[in-house]
Amino acid sequence: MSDQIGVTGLAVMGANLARNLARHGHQVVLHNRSRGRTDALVEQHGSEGDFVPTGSVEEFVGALQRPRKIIIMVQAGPATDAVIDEIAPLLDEGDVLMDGGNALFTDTIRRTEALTARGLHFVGTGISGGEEGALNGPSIMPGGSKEAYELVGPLLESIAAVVDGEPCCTHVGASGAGHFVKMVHNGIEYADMQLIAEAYDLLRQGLELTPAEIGDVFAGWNEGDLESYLIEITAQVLRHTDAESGGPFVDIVLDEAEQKGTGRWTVQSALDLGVPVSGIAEAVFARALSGHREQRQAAQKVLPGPDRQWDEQVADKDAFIESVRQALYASKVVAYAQGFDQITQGADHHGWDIDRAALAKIWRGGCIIRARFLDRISQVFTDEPDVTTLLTNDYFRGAVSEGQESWRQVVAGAARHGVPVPGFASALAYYDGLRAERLPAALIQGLRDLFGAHTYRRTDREGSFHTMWGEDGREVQTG
Ligand SMILES: NC(=O)C1=CN([C@@H]2O[C@H](COP(=O)(O)OP(=O)(O)OC[C@H]3O[C@@H](n4cnc5c(N)ncnc54)[C@H](OP(=O)(O)O)[C@@H]3O)[C@@H](O)[C@H]2O)C=CC1
Ligand SMILES: O=C(CO)[C@H](O)[C@H](O)COP(=O)(O)O
Repeated sequence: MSDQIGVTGLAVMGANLARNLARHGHQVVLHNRSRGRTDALVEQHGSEGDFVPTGSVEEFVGALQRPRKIIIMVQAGPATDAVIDEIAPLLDEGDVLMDGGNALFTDTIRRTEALTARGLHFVGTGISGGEEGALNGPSIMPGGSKEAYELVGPLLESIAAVVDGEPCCTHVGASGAGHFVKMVHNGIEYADMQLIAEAYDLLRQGLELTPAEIGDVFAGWNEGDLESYLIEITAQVLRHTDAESGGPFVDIVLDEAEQKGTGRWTVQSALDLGVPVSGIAEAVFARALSGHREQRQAAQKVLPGPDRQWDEQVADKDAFIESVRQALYASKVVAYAQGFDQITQGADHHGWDIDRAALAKIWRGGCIIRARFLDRISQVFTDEPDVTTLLTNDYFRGAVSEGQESWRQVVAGAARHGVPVPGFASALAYYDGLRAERLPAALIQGLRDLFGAHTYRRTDREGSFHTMWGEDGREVQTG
């Protein structure tokens, strides 16, 4: 069924989304702050469908039939507010404004409240897939009211990626839910890439393979449990040669990873919710460390590392590659488990009814973290809706415990040889922390009580207690 939609913001994502919409038979009214992008789009791709180029915001809004459906694809933050402030006064009750940018979910909650009060629908929509996904089918995560989704859902579903006949688009939940899950998606994306980078580093340092050879290893891994878009493109990047130097592309790129902010937001939100997303946090910090060039240069000159050659651990090359693969898979399972944990806790905190099985399904296609094992994750949430962590599910428990020995050897080997693997190591520490019968947190409680009379609970009876540390060591019940 063809529909009509307005797209404002025609940079990489907006232009490709507009083309995707037009290719699916929808009439697309175009607008961009500076007219050049609108004209360029029509000039280069006008034949792909029914485009209506406009200049001013008034012309843009005026070209749309009511209830108007508009998607904003501009920079997150003040730019999005500026666009909303310009467009909203021109809209009528019942019109739908969507924000497909990477907005901070709390901004989306604020905007939803303000626009709902004016009788407008606001749909904060996570969209993943980058340039290619926007054009050929992204994963779409709309949040907002059910009523709004009824108006725009079919249109969004028509342009989403399709897996097993199902569109990678689902109504995630009310208000900021769509942008919340997109944020966590990006956090998982950070963790996944960090783990991939650590695996590459270990294969390079341990086995002295060339980037292209490691690219071949990744291509092989992409045929098994690890099959995913990120593993696939890792092979592509590692096999790529720099035209100018003739050397491996990866060796010519400055080793400072940048970030736009969604990974950091994920960790900030996790801190507020009290959810240990250590894999995502380590990935954000690893990018930060990579960017501290002056500190790194100073440290390189004076900090000694272990004086040790990779020896027996890499004597059997194939066995070492398999160990790294298992460590990567186990750590990846942990990262996804932590991300879904954050979604569970976030939904609970904000009162969103997020269907995690449906979410895992729409991440199977179109998005950056699309991966074979999201099918299994979806199945877990269908079969065990009350599961407390993915790690206790039979399949994932089996997968992680099967690779446990290799995982430990890889982390220990990296530590012995001075290769930084914060992702692998923190995932393993999380796994061991979860399964530990008793944690040293009891000692922390004791210390807190001694220096700050913060009290503690006992294992043998209810209540809170304080020990009179500065007096006779007597224990008193405080609650
Ligand atoms: N790039 C990617 O892979 C992905 C991006 N996203 C998100 O999608 C959104 C669009 O991304 P992308 O296409 O990369 O474009 P950019 O984030 O680079 O934003 C550029 C667009 O924003 C417009 N813009 C900037 N400031 C204003 C303003 N104050 N008022 C009006 N328009 C303004 C620009 O207009 P002008 O041409 O006039 O400068 C241009 O159309 C962002 O929120 C991004 O985070 C989401 C998923 C993937
Ligand atoms: O949203 C995305 C994909 O889903 C973007 O690719 C993401 O913004 C990249 O983030 P960063 O620049 O922080 O690495």
